[in-house]
Amino acid sequence: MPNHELHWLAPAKVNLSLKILGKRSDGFHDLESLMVPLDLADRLIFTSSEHYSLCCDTSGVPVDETNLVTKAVRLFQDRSGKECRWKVSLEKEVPHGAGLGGGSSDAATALLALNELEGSGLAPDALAEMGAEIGSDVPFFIYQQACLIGGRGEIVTPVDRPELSGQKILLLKPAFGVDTPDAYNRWKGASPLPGVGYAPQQLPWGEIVNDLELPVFEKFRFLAEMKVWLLEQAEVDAAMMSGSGSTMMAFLSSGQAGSLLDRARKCLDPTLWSAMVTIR
Ligand SMILES: C[C@@](CO)(OP(=O)(O)O)[C@H](O)COP(=O)(O)OP(=O)(O)OC[C@H]1O[C@@H](n2ccc(N)nc2=O)[C@H](O)[C@@H]1O
Ligand SMILES: Nc1ncnc2c1ncn2[C@@H]1O[C@H](COP(=O)(O)OP(=O)(O)O)[C@@H](O)[C@H]1O
Repeated sequence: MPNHELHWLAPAKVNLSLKILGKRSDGFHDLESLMVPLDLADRLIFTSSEHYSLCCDTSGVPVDETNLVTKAVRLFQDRSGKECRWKVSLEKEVPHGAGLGGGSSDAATALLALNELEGSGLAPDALAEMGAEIGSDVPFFIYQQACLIGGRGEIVTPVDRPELSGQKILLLKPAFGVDTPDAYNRWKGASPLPGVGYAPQQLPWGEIVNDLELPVFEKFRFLAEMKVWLLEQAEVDAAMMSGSGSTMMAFLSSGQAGSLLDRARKCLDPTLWSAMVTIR
């Protein structure tokens, strides 16, 4: 029998709003967030094999038991009692430590793929519940559509927001990443930096706001400078960090980046990673 490759896409996300309601006794924070999937995606390639293995040649992404794909496979095997005989090749397009949920999406996609490939017939809610054991952001990626998020991330309500899909966002990310636990840990005592706007911004389709900008900008002043600089540019309607960063989103009046990226690399950082993405 020919050894077919089965391809699955694991989309990135942005948080269009992220409000922190408070710290919980288990150390997590209760959230209210609007999350949307993007057309930027990692690829997971499944090939049948004697036993499970993972390969990925992106530096900084582990291929041991700490990889979120492997965590998903182990959990699925454990719950279904089925041995997963698949070789998984992970092709990363989504930068990590970026606030774009790449690792979480890879894990959710592994669960979706195994559910189908092993014929387990689990409903999305059951897969999302499993995903929450891997990480707070994983349940959202089971649904892969605009969702309101509650709790620490495990309460996911798909919402009908057709005006969001097709919106373009310019993503800009410096070479450094941000540690998510550290961002949450420093949220409570964080102070605003002078001259930086943290208030909600209005766009034609709604409001954007991110409470994690406060602790993250305090530690990474460069991200605050990036936001201020972006908001000074004529073609930028709004700018905000996604999740715990370090990706900054620029919402453009024309939907076209034009020379903005060249100017950003010249004025801010020549090594900026960037992508023009579309909300799915
Ligand atoms: C900030 C967000 C916004 O969507 O995404 P990223 O920016 O990381 O992509 C998420 O809340 C990140 O979710 P995720 O990265 O899955 O977090 P987890 O692995 O579950 O938790 C890592 C750590 O972050 C903190 N944490 C996470 C979620 C939450 N609601 N409250 C928290 O306090 C906890 O310290 C936890 O130990
Ligand atoms: N499949 C994966 N893809 C990316 N990073 C992973 C993966 N599995 C584990 N990691 C680890 O998780 C960290 C955070 O990655 P990721 O989930 O993409 O970031 P973010 O918190 O910005 O959404 C990485 O730095 C890496 O060490």
